[in-house]
Amino acid sequence: MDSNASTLILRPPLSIQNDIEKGPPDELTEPPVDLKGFFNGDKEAISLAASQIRAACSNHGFFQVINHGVDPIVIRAAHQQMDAFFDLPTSRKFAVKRKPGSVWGYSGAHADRYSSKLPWKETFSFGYSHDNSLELDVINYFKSVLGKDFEEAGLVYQKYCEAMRNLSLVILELLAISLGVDRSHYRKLFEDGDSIMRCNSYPPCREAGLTLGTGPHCDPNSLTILHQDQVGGLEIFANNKWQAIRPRPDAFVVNIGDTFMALCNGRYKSCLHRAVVNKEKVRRSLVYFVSPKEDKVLRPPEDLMGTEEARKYPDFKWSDLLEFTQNHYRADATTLQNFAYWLLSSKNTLN
Ligand SMILES: C=C1C[C@]23C[C@H]1CC[C@H]2[C@]1(C)CCC[C@@](C)(C(=O)O)[C@H]1[C@@H]3C(=O)O
Ligand SMILES: O=C(O)CCC(=O)C(=O)O
Ligand SMILES: [Fe+2]
Repeated sequence: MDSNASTLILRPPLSIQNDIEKGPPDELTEPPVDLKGFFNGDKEAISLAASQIRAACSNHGFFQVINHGVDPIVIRAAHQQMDAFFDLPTSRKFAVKRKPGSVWGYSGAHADRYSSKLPWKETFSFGYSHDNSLELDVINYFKSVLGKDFEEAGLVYQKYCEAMRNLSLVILELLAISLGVDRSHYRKLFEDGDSIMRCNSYPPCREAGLTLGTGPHCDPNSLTILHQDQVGGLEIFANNKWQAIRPRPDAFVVNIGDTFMALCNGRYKSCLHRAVVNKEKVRRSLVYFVSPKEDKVLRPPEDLMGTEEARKYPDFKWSDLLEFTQNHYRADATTLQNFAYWLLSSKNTLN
């Protein structure tokens, strides 16, 4: 972020200001979900994991996973490449700036998109598709936008995204088990999905209590798998208060997003969360936004819906919700409700 940005004093709404200036909230103390049993087919361990997930997702939509099978060397390399990118001169980062309407590329405080409540962060985002379709090939993207000296970074993130996809399919299977539906249902729905990888960098801020790294929001996508550095700053809204998530290098953070909330007809909550900043240190996070193929019609599975149960959300496609957040609505805590209204009213005007 430009040096003059530190003189940028943001005045968040009073409630947030008092809230943050009071200092860090207490920590969420729920134990992580241990995936070891899943990989060795231990039925008891799987049902324990499913019941932990059911309780957490019915309450606030957040849990952490350990013994996830992701190579720590790949995780470390992804953090190192993220540091290398954000330590580039501003001119190099601006050269790969996000284009209007696209999530991909670099953004500084989203200053190109919004004129108030700017997040105190830089982001770099790109697409990932398992079938390595050319336009979503991570290595080509890095080489084409950042040049040959970032080919190594492209290789690292290709591997990291493959690991995230594998982990997401395990989590989706456990979510199905926890919901009592066919355990392969969500895995099949997502295995050909195209996801978004985002690197977040939150610079230190002299007035850390007057701003936010990312304001309160629910992720519009289906599932978010996040690995944070050891600085701390992620908070989720649970048990009627903001609760800090202590960083664990061996764990991934998992959030239920809006799209999965619709895919389970509201059984599980889309996690309300935010990122606060501090006065001393930059904080960085790797975020993988799991999404289904853009053109799939999304609705809850038949074996989830009670015979008399009303649908809470209309059928929709991820392409429509993504477009809504990029061109019509700044994602926040009530994106899905506003999207449903927008979708239905635009269909009515079309008929
Ligand atoms: C589909 C997306 C939009 C955002 C990136 C992904 C999933 C999370 C969304 C976001 C982070 C929610 C908070 C607001 C936002 C504008 C941001 O701070 O970056 C959102 C992302 C975006 O629209 O770029
Ligand atoms: O960096 C974090 O801890 C949270 C990031 C986040 O919520 C997001 O990018 O959607
Ligand atoms: Fe988020």
